Amino acid sequence: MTVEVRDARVDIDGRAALAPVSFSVAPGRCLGVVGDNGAGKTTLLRVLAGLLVPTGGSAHVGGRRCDERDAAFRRDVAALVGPPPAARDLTVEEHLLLVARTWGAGSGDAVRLVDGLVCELGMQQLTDRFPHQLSTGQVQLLALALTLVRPSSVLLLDEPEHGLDDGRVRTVLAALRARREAGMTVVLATHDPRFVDGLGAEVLELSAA
Ligand SMILES: Nc1ncnc2c1ncn2[C@@H]1O[C@H](COP(=O)(O)OP(=O)(O)OP(=O)(O)O)[C@@H](O)[C@H]1O
Repeated sequence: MTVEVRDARVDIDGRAALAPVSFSVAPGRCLGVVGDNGAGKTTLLRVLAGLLVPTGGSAHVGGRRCDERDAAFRRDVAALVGPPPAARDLTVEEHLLLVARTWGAGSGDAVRLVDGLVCELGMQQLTDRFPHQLSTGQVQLLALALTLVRPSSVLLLDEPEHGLDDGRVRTVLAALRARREAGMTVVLATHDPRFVDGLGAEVLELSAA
């Protein structure tokens, strides 16, 4: 599914949070959004996730305007932008099963899907823990797993590297590469060149306006 942005810009309180930007990302391709703190990376991802309406220009996924209120848009786009939703009294495994079931997997399929993802991300030791029992990097793994456990055609990831050690970065990169090679469209904002190089991403460099 193609991500298409034309002259999108965001002004907040009269100041440019995102200077006008245009690009297109085809299925199976990855775009790495880079730039200094405050350059507008998160703002751009919030526009793509349909959480923020651009002040000018447009953003579409598969020809559909980015709008999180649109159920069809939500079905296509899995976004990790901001803190992951977490319920105090659900374990890591219960979170993942809940999301898998919510997006239509039957109970047996959901268990298989979650088991597979837990192995892929090396989270076997975390399944019985509650959110408050996780370290920063472990919370990030949960956030990534919650994004990957549901079906989607487009992945939006804001700083996927947050809190991850070198080994985990390699593990997550392999998981994302597999999805890109399977035809998913990936847009990520990152300060870590390994995510750009490791995914063969085209680069979009933003500068603070
Ligand atoms: N809710 C808001 N109110 C006012 N200004 C905002 C708001 N959100 C973002 N901004 C401003 O918009 C600009 C872009 O912020 P953004 O979070 O997109 O940057 P970023 O490139 O993601 O930075 P970082 O690398 O630090 O995560 C910054 O100048 C920021 O101060």
